[in-house]
Amino acid sequence: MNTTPLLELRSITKDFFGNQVLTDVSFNLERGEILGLVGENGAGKTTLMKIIFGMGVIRETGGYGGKILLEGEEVSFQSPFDALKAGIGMVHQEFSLIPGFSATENILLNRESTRYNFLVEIFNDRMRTLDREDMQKRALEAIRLLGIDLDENMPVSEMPVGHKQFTEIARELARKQIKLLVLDEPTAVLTESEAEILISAVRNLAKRGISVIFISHRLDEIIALCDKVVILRDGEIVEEKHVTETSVEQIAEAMVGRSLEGYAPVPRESELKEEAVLEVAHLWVDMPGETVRDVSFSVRSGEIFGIGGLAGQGKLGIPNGIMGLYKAGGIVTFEGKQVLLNDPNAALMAGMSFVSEDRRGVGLLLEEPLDWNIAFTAMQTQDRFIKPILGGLIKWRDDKAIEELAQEYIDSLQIRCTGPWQHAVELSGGNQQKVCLAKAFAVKPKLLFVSEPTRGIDVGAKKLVLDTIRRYNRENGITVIMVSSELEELRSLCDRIAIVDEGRIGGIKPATEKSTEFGLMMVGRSRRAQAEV
Ligand SMILES: Nc1ncnc2c1ncn2[C@@H]1O[C@H](COP(=O)(O)OP(=O)(O)OP(=O)(O)O)[C@@H](O)[C@H]1O
Repeated sequence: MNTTPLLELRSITKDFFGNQVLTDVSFNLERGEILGLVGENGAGKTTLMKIIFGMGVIRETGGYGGKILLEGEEVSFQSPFDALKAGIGMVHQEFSLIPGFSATENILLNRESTRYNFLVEIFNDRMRTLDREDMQKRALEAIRLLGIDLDENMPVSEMPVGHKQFTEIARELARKQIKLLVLDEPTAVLTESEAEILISAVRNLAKRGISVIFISHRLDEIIALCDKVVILRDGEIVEEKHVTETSVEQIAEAMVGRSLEGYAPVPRESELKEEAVLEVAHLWVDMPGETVRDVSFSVRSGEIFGIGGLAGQGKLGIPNGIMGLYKAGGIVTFEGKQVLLNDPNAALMAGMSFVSEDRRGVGLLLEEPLDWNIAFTAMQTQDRFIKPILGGLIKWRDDKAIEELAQEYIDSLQIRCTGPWQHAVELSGGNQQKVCLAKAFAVKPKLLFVSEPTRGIDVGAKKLVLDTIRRYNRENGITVIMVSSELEELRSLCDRIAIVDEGRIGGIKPATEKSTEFGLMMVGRSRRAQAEV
C-alpha cells in the first residue's frame, strides 16, 4: 500500500508587497481524505489554494516560500494548466462559466480556455472537431456522479444559481485522473437541500480515492463532511484536528480567538409605526432563474422586512426588479409616490439603495480603491464629497472627506485591508462584501435592500454584519428589506418575514413564528392547500 500522502505542504509563506498573509503553513492530505479548511475572512484560505493551483497572481506578486509535494515529489506549478495536468481540480468562489453555453459545453471546456476572448476565437473549431454525442455522455456521467437533476442542455444563463455551481463541479469531475479537488465555498450559493446533495456527492468522490480540500464558512457542514479540519487565523495554522475531536463552537472560537455568543430574535412589533412606507402591487420581474410572477406586499416604516424562500423561487428577483436591474412590471409606491420601474436611477433618487447578492458583478468597482468604491454612489447621485472651489466656480472631489468616510467604515465593519487606498480586487471575498455594505450605508438611504448579506462571510463577521444592519436600522430609522436563503438569519434580524414560492408570496408572518411554519411555506404547503380546495 502506498503510504505517501497525496499532498504535503511544508512551511508555506506568502506576502503581498510586505503584507504577510501566510506564515509557516504545513499539513498533509491523504488519498481519499476530506480536509476542511476554515478561517475568518482574509485568513488566507483562498491565497493558499491559489499557491497550490499555480495561479498567475501568486507569481506576479513575488511567488511564495516553502515546499509543495504531490505524491512525494516536489512540485511548483507555473500555471493552473500544470496543476490540472497533475490531477488537481479547483472550483472557485466566483463562477467562471460561459453564460450562453449549455451545461454540457461548459462541463467539457477546459478551465484554462474559459477566458472569454480566447474562447470566442477557438469555439467554432472546437465544436467542429468534438463528437457531440460523446460530449453529452461524458457530461451526463459527471452529472450523475453528483447525483443531481441537471438539464445538460440548458444554457447557463437560464440556470438558477445552484445549478451553475453544480455545473462548475461537474466540469472538474469530467476531467480524467482527477486526484485532488479543491472546493472554495461550494455551498455558499446553495439552498440547504442542494447543499446536502453536494455533500453526499463529495463523500462519494472521497470513497473513490479522490482527496478533497473543502473551504466553507458553514461549520456544521465541515463537521458533517470532513475527516479533519485545519483552522487558519491571520495566515497561521492555529489548530489541526480530527472532526470527531472538536465541535462547531470550538472551531468558531479557534477561528476568531474569542468566544462567540448566539444571535437571538428581538421582537418589537408594538414599536413599529402602522404606516406603510413601501407598497408593492402585482410585481412581476423577468430575471433568469428567479422569475417573479405576481407579488404584493407592504413594508412598514422603520421595519426590517425579510424575504426568504428556496433558490429559484423568485426571492432574488424582487429587489433586482424594484431597483431596475431586470425588466419588471406592476406598481411600486415609496413614501406615497409611484416609483418608475426599469430605471435604476429612479429607485436611487427615490432614496432606495441595494446591496446585491452579485457583489463582483453589480456591487464593486474592482480595480478602484476602497475609498472610491465606498463614496462613489453618494458622489454620483447626491453630489456629496464634492467641494466647491473658487467661490463655487469649480467643483472638486473632496479626497480627504472620502478617505475619512472610508476609514470610518473600515473601523466599524472591521474591513481587513491595508488602508482606504487598497484596491477592491485585492480583498478577500468576505471583506469585499463588507465594502458593498459600506457603499450602501454611505448613501444614507431611506430604504435599504440587502440581498444575501452574509454569503461567504465568516461566523464572527456574520454577527458584525447583522449587528451593523440592525444598528443602522435602529439609529437612523432606515427601513430594511433583507433577502436571504438562511431562514435563521432572517429570524434573528427581521420583524416580519415573507416567503416566496413559485414567484408568489406564500405567506407573511412575524419573525417570532416557529421555523417549521416558514419551512412549510417554503415547500409550497399553502400553494398545495389552495389547489386542494
Ligand atoms: N492580489 C492581492 N493583492 C494584495 N493582497 C491580496 C491579494 N489577494 C489577497 N490579498 C490579501 O491576502 C489576505 C488573504 O486573503 P484570502 O483571499 O486568501 O482570504 P480568505 O481566507 O480566502 O478570505 P474569505 O473567507 O473572505 O474568502 C487578505 O488580507 C487579502 O487582502
